[in-house]
Amino acid sequence: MALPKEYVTMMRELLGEEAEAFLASYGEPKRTALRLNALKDEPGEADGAEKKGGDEENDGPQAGRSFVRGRDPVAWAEGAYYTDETERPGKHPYYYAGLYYIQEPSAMLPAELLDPQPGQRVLDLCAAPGGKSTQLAAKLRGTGLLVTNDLATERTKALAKNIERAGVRGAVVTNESPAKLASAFGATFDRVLVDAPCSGEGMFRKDEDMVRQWDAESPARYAAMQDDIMKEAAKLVAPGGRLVYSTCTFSPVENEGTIARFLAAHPEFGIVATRWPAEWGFAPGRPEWLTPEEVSALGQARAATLAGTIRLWPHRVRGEGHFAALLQRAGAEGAESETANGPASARASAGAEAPERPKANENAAGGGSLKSAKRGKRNRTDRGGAEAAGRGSPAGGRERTGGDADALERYDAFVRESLHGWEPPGKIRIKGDYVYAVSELAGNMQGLRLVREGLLLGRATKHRFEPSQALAMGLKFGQAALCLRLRGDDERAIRYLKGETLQPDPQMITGPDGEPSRMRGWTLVCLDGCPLGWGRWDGATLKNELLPGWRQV
Ligand SMILES: C[S@@+](CC[C@H](N)C(=O)[O-])C[C@H]1O[C@@H](n2cnc3c(N)ncnc32)[C@H](O)[C@@H]1O
Repeated sequence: MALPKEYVTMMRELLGEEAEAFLASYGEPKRTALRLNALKDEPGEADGAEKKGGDEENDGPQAGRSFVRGRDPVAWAEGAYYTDETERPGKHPYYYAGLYYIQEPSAMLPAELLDPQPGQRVLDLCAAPGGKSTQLAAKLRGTGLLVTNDLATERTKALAKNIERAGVRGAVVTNESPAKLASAFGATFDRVLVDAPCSGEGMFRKDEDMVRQWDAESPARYAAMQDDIMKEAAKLVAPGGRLVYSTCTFSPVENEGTIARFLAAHPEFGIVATRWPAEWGFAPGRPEWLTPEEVSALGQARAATLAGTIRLWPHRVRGEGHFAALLQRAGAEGAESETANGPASARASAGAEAPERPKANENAAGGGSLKSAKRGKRNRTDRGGAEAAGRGSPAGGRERTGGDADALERYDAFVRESLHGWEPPGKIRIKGDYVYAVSELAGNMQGLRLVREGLLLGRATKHRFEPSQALAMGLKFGQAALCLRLRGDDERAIRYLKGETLQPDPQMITGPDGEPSRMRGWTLVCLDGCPLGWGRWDGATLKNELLPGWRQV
């Protein structure tokens, strides 16, 4: 691979003897991986009925696990496995079912480091296309609040789609500047991720366009952008809350430089040093790469704490390379007063040490105390209630902003007729024709550019309610009154994904108990217990309701 001359010179100067091994890694195949979606790993309502059928190997939640059997796990990420570079997991129907997300292995580190706990308020500030957001959402397990944002409007479409495909039920997707989010939400997030736009030197092996786009000024240009983003990110972290900064680049004017400038301007933050098993091949950040100006602004002792950040080098780990820093804001976790946007709560991360406390004369206050786990009890959204309550319950707060007054009725009728034991993840909000479930934890989001203010449930047209793909993907097997159950390599899954009408044996259309049903209407098409989308069953034919944008092309 032809690398820019200035880049090679810079890396030789930085790495010295190690540079040859680093540069040789560009001749190696790129590393690819996928991460199982833990949201699909929760048993569905009719799981027991499935098991009675005797085909345990392929039962819904088991499907992903059998798909990854025999693959090498990615050591630092939960449920992640290496794939073969020649494989095309993006073509498999399981991908469309949201059973896994295809993600570069080292890019899985930042969300692991941020380690959000169920019930917490989490913000992913530079999120598109959503790899790390889907990982964070899985860790929240359908509780708390995830706000996922990107400044690039076009990229938020892919972000919303990936969130919906993963079956995330209550995320807010915004298309805003960090400054606007900071003034709307204030310091209310327990966890904030800044996966910053960067010069992308760790992407060279994966995408040659990144090599072409790089020039000697790229690192400094992106470093300035990162300084601006981090300044706003600081305003969004609750006292005692945590902030992860990450990039997929190697230059020290970004990475250590960005963190040093941030810490110098934000004495209320400190680095949380982390320990990892030596065999993972992680390397510490390099305080010695800071400029004299950066060191003098920060102070020697605090500059030294940069060794607590993490560098993933492609010649040392099975990944393309990354930088990550875990920071903590001073203050007791979860102790802040309730704000317009709700309280925050937090818990200390396993495997992490308390942030380095600078000395008094270092002009810095270091990180907060790490209280032992409260596990975010205050914020937890309890969804247990209606789960066992039979037919879908249209309960929950509701609010209509314009639109047809009958929209709510049509939505309620749909829930009664077509869902089973399902409860919306938040209060129902109708906007024009569209019906959403909006998390109570989101607070007032007026004035923000909202791509999704919550789970898009569907559209109430003049005559009926049309359930959304997002709703389909967020359901568990057994939560639809009617289901077409496909299994394993049934070629009808692909035909459905291509938009074809199906004519399954009526015995395959089942109710929530897994038994054949004689009902007609909206039918959830499931592959190994995981939803693919909607169809409409008339007793003989299943009309395909998968929207063109969700089909396999
Ligand atoms: C490294 S990518 C994010 C990748 C993403 N976290 C993932 O895991 O899929 C950086 C993102 O930052 C976005 N971005 C650039 N400037 C931004 C800003 N000022 N505020 C928020 N997002 C920004 C870009 O549009 C880009 O999508």
